[in-house]
Amino acid sequence: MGAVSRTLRTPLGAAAAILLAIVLLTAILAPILWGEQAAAVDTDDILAGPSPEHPIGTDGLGRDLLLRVLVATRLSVVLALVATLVAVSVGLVLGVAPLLLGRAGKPITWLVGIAVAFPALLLALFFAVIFGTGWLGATLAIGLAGAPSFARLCHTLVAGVASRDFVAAARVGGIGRFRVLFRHILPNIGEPLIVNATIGAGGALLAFAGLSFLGLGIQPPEYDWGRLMMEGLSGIYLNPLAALAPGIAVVIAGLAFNLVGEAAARALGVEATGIVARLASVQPRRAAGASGPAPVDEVLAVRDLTVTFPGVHGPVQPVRGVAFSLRSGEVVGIVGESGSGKSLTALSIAQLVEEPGVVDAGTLRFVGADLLEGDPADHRRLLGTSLAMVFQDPMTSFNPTKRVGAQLAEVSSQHHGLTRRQARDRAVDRLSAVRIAEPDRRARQYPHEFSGGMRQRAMIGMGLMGNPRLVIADEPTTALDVTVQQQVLNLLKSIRDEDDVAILLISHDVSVVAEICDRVLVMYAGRIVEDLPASQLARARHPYTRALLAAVPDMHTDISQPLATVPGRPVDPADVPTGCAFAARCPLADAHCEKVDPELVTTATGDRVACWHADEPLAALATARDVEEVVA
Ligand SMILES: Nc1ncnc2c1ncn2[C@@H]1O[C@H](COP(=O)(O)OP(=O)(O)OP(=O)(O)O)[C@@H](O)[C@H]1O
Repeated sequence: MGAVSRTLRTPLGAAAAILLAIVLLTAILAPILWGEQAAAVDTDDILAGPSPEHPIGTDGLGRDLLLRVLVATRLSVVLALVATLVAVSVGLVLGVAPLLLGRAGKPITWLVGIAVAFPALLLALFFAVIFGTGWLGATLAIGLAGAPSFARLCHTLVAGVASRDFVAAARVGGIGRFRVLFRHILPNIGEPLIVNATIGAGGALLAFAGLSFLGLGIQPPEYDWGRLMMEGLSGIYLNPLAALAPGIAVVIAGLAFNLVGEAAARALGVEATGIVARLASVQPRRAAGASGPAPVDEVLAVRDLTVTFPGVHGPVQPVRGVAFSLRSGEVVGIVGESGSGKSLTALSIAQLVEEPGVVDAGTLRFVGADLLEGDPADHRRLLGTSLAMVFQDPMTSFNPTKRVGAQLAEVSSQHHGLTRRQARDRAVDRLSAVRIAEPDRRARQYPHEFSGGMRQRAMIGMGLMGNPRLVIADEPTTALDVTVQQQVLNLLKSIRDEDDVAILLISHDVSVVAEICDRVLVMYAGRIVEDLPASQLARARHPYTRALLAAVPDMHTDISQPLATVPGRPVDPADVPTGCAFAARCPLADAHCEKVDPELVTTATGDRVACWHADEPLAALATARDVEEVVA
């Protein structure tokens, strides 16, 4: 609802709504109010020009042309909508057939590919001849002529959704193809389909006008705008308005459908030809707290960062008052269990939190620029050139239909104004910088021709197309085997060493973070609960950090014993307790912990910890694992 009212307040949304309202009201009311008058023959006033009585003149039977144009709105619009419905329905069936039929559906894909190559109007003429003249023939002709492009669109959308992990999970779980289609796929392609159908209705309107104009569409005594144009054409030198007025009506109604489609696309975050990532960067709002002057080598400063989403029982805050900073060449790790707010923290920095998420911060400063003030376009440019993001699954970060080199080059053409040749050379150079052998050949390959580790390195290479000051790597090694994991970590280390780049490494794996980070931030339930040098992890003071360390198996772990785990379940962000969020799982917790949330206190050495019982011995965990071994 919010998105609709926001869109209506934009010039595009307002114009679309006004035009559509005019068209629909005319379609509903004109035949009721003027239907009879428009059909009234007046042989005394044949082929009259514009006059106060007949503003755009009369036709060969003395009928008022303005009234006929208005009355024709209903038939023209209704038939265009029915034809669009036919096109979408047939397109949907043809588009999903390959998914349902497997290999047997391949010929359908080929036929659709061939049909798409023909201009839709040619196809419509072909079908109109087959189905005969009249409204039914014309509707079927235009509907079937529009079906191939919808089939292609559906096929692309279905293929896109079908390759997503959740569909694979449903298939692995033994759910049948039909059920997967109706439960998982169709709901995900509904929005772009509706948007494209609305725009397609404008095209159908034009096509109808074209067929009727050629005498293949509506037949007398019925009339639509195309028919009126055809009739007006014969007297165009005597009364040009007779042919122009129905033409203008076609343009207005076509424009109304197109604008509504475009406005709906913006409101729904859908591109006219597919789904665009709805990564609307949320403009952070300044919360309490002022930002001081930036230290010289500071790359990132975050204070009082919160991320809030609307929830069923009120706002939910998965990130609550996070504060940290990064200097050039510093590698900081964020660890924590799933759902602790690590990724949202990273996305907030990159201004990629999805709506309706709201990012608040007291300070959000990146390479000296205050991301809370100023022009969002400038921020995007700065982030585009100075921040690199590396995600967990590089397969979904690369476009499967474009060559790797072209995708890397695109970044430079977009942000650094390089020519195509220069951008390609830089892409090859960057692939070589991330230790990809034969970079020239590899640049011409598609993502699926790369191994997982190579894709991840190519993703890092994409981040290095500019001269990033900060690399945010969100679980960059989780999907990789240990050997490749080590290569990626080494690569990150060498980037830091060679270019003095700051790195924010997000991981649920303490041992990965311990290996390459200078400092470690431990997150629990949306807060930082401990901040300490990685070299001091063995002397972690927060019971949660110590529990995480104890849960990491190593070469000395006794595999005959059950692996140590952090007892209990992580906190649901929608139900964060009043006191310390870890209290329910903490062996040291007492009544005070359950009532009062401890502050994140900075010690003399600059470390931070939020615990009422920091440093107290943890008998239960200490016996489970010798924490020293984990980070040794
Ligand atoms: N778009 C969203 N709308 C509502 N809640 C969200 C959204 N994105 C994330 N959350 C919630 O915020 C919490 C933190 O998510 P986040 O992705 O930051 O966790 P994480 O620590 O990175 O976990 P993981 O290691 O599993 O990626 C989770 O409980 C998640 O359900």
